[in-house]
Amino acid sequence: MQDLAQLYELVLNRKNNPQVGSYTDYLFTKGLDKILKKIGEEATEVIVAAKNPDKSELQYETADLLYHLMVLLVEQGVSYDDIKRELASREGLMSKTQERREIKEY
Ligand SMILES: N=c1c2ncn([C@@H]3O[C@H](COP(=O)(O)OP(=O)(O)OP(=O)(O)O)[C@@H](O)[C@H]3O)c2ncn1[C@@H]1O[C@H](COP(=O)(O)O)[C@@H](O)[C@H]1O
Repeated sequence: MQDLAQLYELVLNRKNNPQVGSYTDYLFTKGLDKILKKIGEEATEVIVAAKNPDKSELQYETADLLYHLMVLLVEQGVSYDDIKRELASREGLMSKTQERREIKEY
């Protein structure tokens, strides 16, 4: 089983302990522009896959995009906990937005 937190840790470990033949190391060696290019490509592939009735393609491309996002976060020094905190901070905010939307609709 590999959840996003585990994937982030694995990518961080590759950054700190480079391994020959590792694709993750290849991306870190190439640098930020390459990582950003991959994210652009993978995001586009998610969009195309979402138009396909076969959901397995969307699953595959989403996993590719999430992996490359983890590489970007590590490269930029943003921790997985930072993202969790950001998501958690929105919980109350989102319910207030929802309330406002519901009030407007009536
Ligand atoms: N989740 C992934 C993952 N998802 C996608 N990819 C790689 O992302 C690449 C995307 O394919 P593309 O055809 O777009 O890219 P490419 O032609 O191979 O290469 P470039 O376009 O970047 O030059 C493939 O080479 C995939 O292997 C991943 N590579 C690694 N991981 C995870 O990272 C772990 C460590 O991998 P290594 O760093 O390779 O040891 C693995 O065990 C996995 O858990």
